[in-house]
Amino acid sequence: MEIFRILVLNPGSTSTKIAVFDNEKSIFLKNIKHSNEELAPFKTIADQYEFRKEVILNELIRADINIERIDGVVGRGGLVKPIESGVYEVNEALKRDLRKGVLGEHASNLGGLIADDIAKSLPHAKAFIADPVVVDELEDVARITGCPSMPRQSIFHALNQKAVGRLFAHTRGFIYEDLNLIVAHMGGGISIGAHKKGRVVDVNNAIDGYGPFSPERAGTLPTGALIRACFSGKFTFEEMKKIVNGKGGLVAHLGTNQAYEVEKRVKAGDKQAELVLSAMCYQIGKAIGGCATVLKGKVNGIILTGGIAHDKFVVNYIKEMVDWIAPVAVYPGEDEMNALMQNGLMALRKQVTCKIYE
Ligand SMILES: Nc1ncnc2c1ncn2[C@@H]1O[C@H](COP(=O)(O)OP(=O)(O)O)[C@@H](O)[C@H]1O
Ligand SMILES: CCCC(=O)OP(=O)(O)O
Repeated sequence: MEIFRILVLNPGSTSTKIAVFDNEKSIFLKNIKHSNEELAPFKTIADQYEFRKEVILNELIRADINIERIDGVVGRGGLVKPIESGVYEVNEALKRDLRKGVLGEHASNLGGLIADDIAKSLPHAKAFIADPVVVDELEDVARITGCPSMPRQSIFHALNQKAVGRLFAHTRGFIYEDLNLIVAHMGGGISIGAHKKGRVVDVNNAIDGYGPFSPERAGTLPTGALIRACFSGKFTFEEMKKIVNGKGGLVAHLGTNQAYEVEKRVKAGDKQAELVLSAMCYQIGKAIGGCATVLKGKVNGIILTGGIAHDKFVVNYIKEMVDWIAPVAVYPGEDEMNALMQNGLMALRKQVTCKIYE
């Protein structure tokens, strides 16, 4: 059997995850965490390009990985135009929109760009992205807001939400496309999706829209207060953007984007940390309840996933709020690296046709 070597790159807001697989076999995995101090010198996500690329190449050198043998580099895709779920070979149109960040700034914009750069430096590697954060399967009714020029947008952890949805179904002998699930991904950003028979028909915009606050995002804010802050003359446009995304949520309240640090403080008896962490959990529980109404109460399972699903305080708080809706399954961390590898492998084996980004 032909062995394909695949490099997987997953730049998140608080981490860079790197993996190398020979077919399905993982031969290297590294999760490099970035504190907000470390990323603070970079004004924009695009400015982090060289830093993240160097982190990746250094780790590969340190692990003595023969990169010349790589056949495919799969990067987590970013805020390009809304697209269908699937695997896309990186092309010029995709790179242009990743650079621009047509729907905004997020570390995942760098995934496809660095993947392409590394692939181009190798003898025979191709670059791909799969299930980027802009996968859009919203029902029309879920798009409409009270302001026609500001529709709701589907920007979420599509890759991991779908991967754990499939895993949940598979391990119980079902097919993902036959189930109704609610998936809460809790990472640097938080997204809560209503999966109706394999399509994410409603989800919050986890980057700079609405939904629960997260380690570094403000989530839904009182609109009037937000407008007044924008026009107060106290903040620049760039500063307001940071208040919403980057310096919001746990960072704003507690000065850290690391939920495990907050958990430690809670354990040590810090009441303010406990209140703020509880509020984040409370908002997640409420959003799960909202998705249950979208699915008209027919929910086969609720899945808690992402780095913060390691946190017992968070998991117990949310379970207590929602376990009357459906059984709760916990998948701490994510299955993104595996999901990216699977997509890359299927593309290299020509088991799927790569979609073309236009
Ligand atoms: N063992 C753990 N216990 C509690 N929180 C954790 C743990 N591991 C990671 N986290 C938290 O999860 C968050 C990052 O989740 P992750 O899914 O890796 O995010 P991202 O991909 O957005 O960088 C951070 O706030 C981190 O502190
Ligand atoms: C909107 C999905 C992207 C996101 O928020 O990812 P992180 O949690 O890695 O920041």
